[in-house]
Amino acid sequence: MKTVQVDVAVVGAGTAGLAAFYAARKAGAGAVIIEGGEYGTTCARVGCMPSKLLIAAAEAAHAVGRAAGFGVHANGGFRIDGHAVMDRVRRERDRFVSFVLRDVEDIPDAECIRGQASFVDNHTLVVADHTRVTSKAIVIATGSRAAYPESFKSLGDCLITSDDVFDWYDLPKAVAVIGPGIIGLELGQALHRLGVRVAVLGRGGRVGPISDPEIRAYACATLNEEFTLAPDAHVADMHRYGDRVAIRRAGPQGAELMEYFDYVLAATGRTPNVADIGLHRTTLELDAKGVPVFDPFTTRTVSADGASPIFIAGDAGNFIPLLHEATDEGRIAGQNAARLALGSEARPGLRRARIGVVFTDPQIGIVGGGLRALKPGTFATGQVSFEDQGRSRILLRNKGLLNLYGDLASGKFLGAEMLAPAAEHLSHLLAWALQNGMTVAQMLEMPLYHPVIEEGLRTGLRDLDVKLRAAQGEVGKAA
Ligand SMILES: Cc1cc2nc3c(=O)[nH]c(=O)nc-3n(C[C@H](O)[C@H](O)[C@H](O)COP(=O)(O)OP(=O)(O)OC[C@H]3O[C@@H](n4cnc5c(N)ncnc54)[C@H](O)[C@@H]3O)c2cc1C
Ligand SMILES: NC(=O)c1ccc[n+]([C@@H]2O[C@H](COP(=O)([O-])OP(=O)(O)OC[C@H]3O[C@@H](n4cnc5c(N)ncnc54)[C@H](O)[C@@H]3O)[C@@H](O)[C@H]2O)c1
Repeated sequence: MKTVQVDVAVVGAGTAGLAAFYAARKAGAGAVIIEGGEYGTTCARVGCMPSKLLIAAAEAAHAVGRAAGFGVHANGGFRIDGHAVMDRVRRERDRFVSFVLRDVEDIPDAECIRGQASFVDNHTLVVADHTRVTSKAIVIATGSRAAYPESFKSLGDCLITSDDVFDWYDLPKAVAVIGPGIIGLELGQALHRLGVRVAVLGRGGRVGPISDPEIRAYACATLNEEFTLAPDAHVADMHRYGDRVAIRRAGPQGAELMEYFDYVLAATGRTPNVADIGLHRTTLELDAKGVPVFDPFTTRTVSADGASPIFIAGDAGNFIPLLHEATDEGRIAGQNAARLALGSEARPGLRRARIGVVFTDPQIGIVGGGLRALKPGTFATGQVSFEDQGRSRILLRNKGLLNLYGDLASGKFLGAEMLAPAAEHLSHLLAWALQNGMTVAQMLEMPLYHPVIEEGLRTGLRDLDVKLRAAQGEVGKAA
């Protein structure tokens, strides 16, 4: 077996791992990066990029349908060419992947090790039985994979995950999406708009990452106007029926529904890739799901002796499994692993205000962790509906509801949840205000052009401002 001694070893060459590797090298450490699967990253191969390519095609199809509302008619009708749709998705996906591959090719061979890595102890990894790596510090950046109940496996090749969708050569006729989370909503609506018969079925009532019950109810009703979205579907049975899948579930007024689909797309969540990397041979403290406990500011894990040389970044840490967070965590982990290896101490890195966007239409936006991150009784809620918002009506996109939260004591903006037109842009404005610690009154001093969707924010902020002032007045009177 080959042996390698290095300052920093990074396990996983995804977004977080590459960021960690480059940061460690930049900080002056000798580093290696170990990859057990394909280069190219989850984001580019099967995640953010191909999913948004599919959604872009769906939006184009939807725009044609919506044009009639403006008196613009596609007289010859229109046709969705599934082959062409998937061809563009794969072609553009491959282009994004090629950029990552080009970067990886620039890394000297001696710094890249291919194979699955597994811990031998806190400082040692074995890679696919051919290389033993001893390292002063290690970064775990092994990502995550789709997770679904064991019973789904009886569906055989009718069971797919999001990974499979982007390799299709044509669009199927009917897909049941199990799990109305972020992936289920994005892919479910996109496939529906591309002419696939879709049912998005959940359990327990969750809709994407929304925790505010008002926004959740509004989102569910709005999306359900367009395609079947049953967040608490009570699926009684799901079994293989020839080359299709039969699903029996509760229908309206106590009736039972039996539907047949070409595929079941399991979108029931993702699990960090940490179960089979030999963590039991380290002294790391693990949480209930078997994921190393770590400090999100330093990304350093916690070990029995309090001096762990192991950092964790990206989906592997299961903290905020989003692309921009994987990049930040990777960079922090790489810098700190290098510091430790070169004899200094780990330092807290920059963690930004939280933002999440789901690319449905209307989009879902969550800022600052949303309602679930707030302590009851400490905040007021301002609201705006986009149904009568000027620019949204002009564009025939006047569907949306936004709740904004402000701190009763300080008047500071705390976060928001929304289903709204252009939520990706509204969420960014709000996240920047949040990170800057702005009060609601200060946000209202910011400029707004006319007529824009962002004017809706002002309406919601004014509502919040009135409520905060009223609450502060009450406090003043009591004093
Ligand atoms: C369908 C879909 C859509 C998404 N859309 C968005 C979006 O729009 N916006 C957003 O912010 N996020 C999105 N995400 C989430 C985002 O893609 C992830 O948060 C991000 O890619 C995680 O990066 P990572 O570096 O942690 O993992 P990865 O990129 O998966 O990298 C992990 C790497 O580790 C390797 N590895 C695993 N185990 C080992 C081992 N033992 N030894 C060696 N190598 C190993 C793997 O092969 C892999 O290459 C989406 C995800 C999916 C699935
Ligand atoms: N736009 C984006 O930023 C984006 C897009 C896609 C994915 N992602 C990332 O990928 C992660 C994983 O997404 P996801 O949608 O797989 O997970 P998720 O946790 O968002 O959703 C899983 C859903 O499946 C439901 N569910 C679980 N078991 C079920 C069962 N047996 N039957 C029916 N429903 C069931 C859950 O209640 C939940 O609604 C996200 O958390 C996010 O970090 C982000």
